[in-house]
Amino acid sequence: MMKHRIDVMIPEDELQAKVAELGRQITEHYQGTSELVLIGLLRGSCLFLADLSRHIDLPVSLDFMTASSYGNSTTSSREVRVLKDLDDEIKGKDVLIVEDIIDSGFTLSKIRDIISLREPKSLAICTLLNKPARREVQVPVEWTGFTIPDEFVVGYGIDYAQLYRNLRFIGKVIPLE
Ligand SMILES: O=P(O)(O)OC[C@H]1O[C@H](OP(=O)(O)OP(=O)(O)O)[C@H](O)[C@@H]1O
Ligand SMILES: Nc1nc2[nH]cnc2c(=O)[nH]1
Ligand SMILES: [Mg+2]
Repeated sequence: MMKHRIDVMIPEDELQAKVAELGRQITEHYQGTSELVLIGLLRGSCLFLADLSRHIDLPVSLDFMTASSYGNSTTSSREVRVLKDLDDEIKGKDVLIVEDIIDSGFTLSKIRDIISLREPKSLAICTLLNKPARREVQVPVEWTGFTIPDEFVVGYGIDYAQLYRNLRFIGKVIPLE
């Protein structure tokens, strides 16, 4: 790991206010649903999903998928591997994919396609962070927490070499020397 420090980009209170707001919007949008399936992409989305789900006032179920493309690098391998699939069927259900960050778009476009083929009743994406400057593949996104500049971020589920996921804020990695 290179020498670096972490600077705060989005403080905890701003993050929590936004998560609550997203929860309110999602609750309103899916009024009347019999079940909203939240799909968390492991590992990055786990903290966001845990907080967001508690701001959604609907019948919610949780399922998880693992798709890794970065490994321990700071650039995408572009090859998205599905390491763990969903446990349950989603056919005919309202499905919301919950993601921590969209960068190149490779991860979400691949996962969206895989899930879409299973014929959910509806399919939407909620991402906490969006880095549009780095997009290589377009993906439709229904809810975005924050649009951020092209910085390598960590915290609140997002790692650098598997560390920093437990930070309560979003930080940026500043290389030293
Ligand atoms: O838009 P992209 O360029 O594909 O990048 C975004 C993805 O990269 C990170 O996951 P990563 O593969 O590092 O695994 P992780 O969720 O376990 O940290 C992040 O959590 C997103 O899932
Ligand atoms: N840690 C980290 N992982 C990413 N994966 C895609 N973009 C990022 C980022 O900015 N930070
Ligand atoms: Mg991820």
